[in-house]
Amino acid sequence: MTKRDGGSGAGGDDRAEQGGVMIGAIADDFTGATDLASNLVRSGYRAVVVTDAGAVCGAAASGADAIVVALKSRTAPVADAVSHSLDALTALRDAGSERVYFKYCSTFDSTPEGTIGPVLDALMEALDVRSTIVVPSFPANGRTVYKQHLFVHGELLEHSPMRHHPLTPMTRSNVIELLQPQSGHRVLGTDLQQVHGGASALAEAWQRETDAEKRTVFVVDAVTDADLHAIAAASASMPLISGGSGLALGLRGPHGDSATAALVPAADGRRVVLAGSASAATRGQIAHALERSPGLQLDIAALKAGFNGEIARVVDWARGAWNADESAAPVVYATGPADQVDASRDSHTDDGALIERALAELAQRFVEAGVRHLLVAGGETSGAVVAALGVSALEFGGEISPGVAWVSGSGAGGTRVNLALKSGNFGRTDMFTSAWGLLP
Ligand SMILES: Nc1ncnc2c1ncn2[C@@H]1O[C@H](COP(=O)(O)OP(=O)(O)O)[C@@H](O)[C@H]1O
Ligand SMILES: O=C(O)[C@@H](O)C(=O)COP(=O)(O)O
Repeated sequence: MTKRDGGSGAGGDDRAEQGGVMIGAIADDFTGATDLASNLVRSGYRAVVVTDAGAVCGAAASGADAIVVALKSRTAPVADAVSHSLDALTALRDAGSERVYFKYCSTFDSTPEGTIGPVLDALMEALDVRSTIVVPSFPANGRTVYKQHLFVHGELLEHSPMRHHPLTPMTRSNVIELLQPQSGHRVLGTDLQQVHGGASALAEAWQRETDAEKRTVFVVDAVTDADLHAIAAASASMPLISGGSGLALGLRGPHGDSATAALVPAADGRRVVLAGSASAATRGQIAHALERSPGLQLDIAALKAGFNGEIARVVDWARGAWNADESAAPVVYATGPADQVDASRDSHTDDGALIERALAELAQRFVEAGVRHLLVAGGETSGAVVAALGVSALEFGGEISPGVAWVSGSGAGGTRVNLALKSGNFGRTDMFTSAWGLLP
């Protein structure tokens, strides 16, 4: 591992100088992976997302200096999340990664059992580091942390729509309270005042508070991008960092601000939106799109009664929409704009898995029908769709909005598809109709 100095002090350019150091990242879901890649590209890295550890070497050989392994581990059993993360770590280190970035959700999405703590613990132990940081903040998308409390657009996380997430309802806002029960290590807070003291003072404070006996995790306040820059600079000597994607904005990659990844060619073909997310932003985007584009809601009862019949109904409907207008982007969605999702319902996990399977099957059927551009809403949903399409490496193709980008890859049989994997709560209201204009 390359060790570097703690960075510059307050007032200067507080971004961490990382030239020549390859970043290896492990993301706990697929939208999170493209979100992170987008911010790494902004910071001057050639970032590539791979969907299995076996593809890491190929990405390194292609000249990437930031490789993000996308896992579907956020809601997985803890043992699976840990072992898949450790496999990714091994592949990233073998490919020459010198720093490791563990990416989880900017709203700290976690099941009650929780995978963030166990994965972080395992990574700390595997890398034998005494301390690391936890930085969920992503101010461009309204996520800030103050006195270790997570806010979403100024509202405590527990009062935000994340309270009703079907798989990871977030009913607490204090990140220490969320993380400590999941971690065997000591979890401490770093207040905004310390962050404002500048990168060198911050690095020294962490050094002082790091216990020789017990590994320490610092949950760090940040409310602006400048705070993220200071935190990234102060943590420049840490082999392991963790957070949402915002922290990546403080890093400085080898290609400077102007570095853009090679743009992927747009393929000709049909378009579709597959929305498995039940999040508030997605439901707003569906409502907006339904006024302009054809839309159809998956019938969950019909899926349960006869999976193939419901799939055939949706495929026929979409073919009809394209026959009427070849350039249409029909929207297939699981949860409607006015549907109330009750996260406490026992059957939710089963329904969620069924919906994911249906949207993944539809993605395959749509690609067979000539679709080449897919906008997928939802992290778990994106994981299921990308796995079904057999895409193992995703090249960056340009940002749509903070944390959402077009990416491109070849699926089973070599068919190239463009994908926008949209996190549930990201993106402007008009995204389902406007994103097509930004295709590379
Ligand atoms: N009406 C619903 N009932 C039960 N589960 C649902 C419903 N709508 C969506 N889901 C499931 O909720 C989960 C949403 O997670 P995800 O795709 O990660 O979206 P987000 O990005 O908003 O978190 C998926 O497993 C999806 O299948
Ligand atoms: O950090 C974030 O908020 C996103 O990158 C992310 O992880 C979102 O997850 P989903 O809402 O499940 O898509």
